[in-house]
Amino acid sequence: MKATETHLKGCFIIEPRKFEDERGYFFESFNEKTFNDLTGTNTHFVQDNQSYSKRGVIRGLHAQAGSHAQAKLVRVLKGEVIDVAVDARPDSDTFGQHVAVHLSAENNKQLFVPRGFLHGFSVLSEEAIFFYKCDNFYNKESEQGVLYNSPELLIDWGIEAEAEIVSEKDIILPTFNQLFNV
Ligand SMILES: Cc1cn([C@H]2C[C@H](O)[C@@H](COP(=O)(O)OP(=O)(O)O[C@H]3O[C@@H](C)C(=O)[C@@H](O)[C@H]3O)O2)c(=O)[nH]c1=O
Repeated sequence: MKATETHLKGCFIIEPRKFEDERGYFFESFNEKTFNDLTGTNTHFVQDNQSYSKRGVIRGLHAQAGSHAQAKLVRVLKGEVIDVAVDARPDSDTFGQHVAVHLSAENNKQLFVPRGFLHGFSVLSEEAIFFYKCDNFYNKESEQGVLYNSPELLIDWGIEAEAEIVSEKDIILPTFNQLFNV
């Protein structure tokens, strides 16, 4: 397994070591010890989530506030997405900056999104099955969100405006600057 820190401190791209033979392939999709050694964290995941989405779907940008904050390790089981993590830690040098990573069932890349980040993804393939581990439980009352196309974030979701599919809940979220009083 390889862990490469992005320009956002604590946010890593994870690439599992894949073994291929005549039967097919094998890889460890998660190993707590290796993960914590490589990232220098003490992460313990407690909830796994899976979602299915059609082409053009954009989910996000989401987080949970306060003591319910979640770190997430995200990957794609089918299809391809652009996965986005936005640094929403007010005391961070890179507050308001984001990383956008192409994750697919072919490249097997994962993104580790630390606590204090907003997270979202857009679906580039006909269908996508998205899977992620969380280090804190879902708490409806602590849900926080930012409009995916907040102008100040300058995120390229790779989807034409007419083809975007966004939930009723996500389309009315405040912009990043509105939420953080920037
Ligand atoms: C996230 C979540 C949702 N739900 C329920 C609430 C709701 O009725 C239904 C669908 O929820 P949502 O519309 O919020 O699902 P979705 O838009 O897929 O939300 C997810 O988006 C991505 C980008 C993330 O980063 C996740 O943390 C999560 O916020 O599932 C749970 O029961 N447990 C959970 O952990």
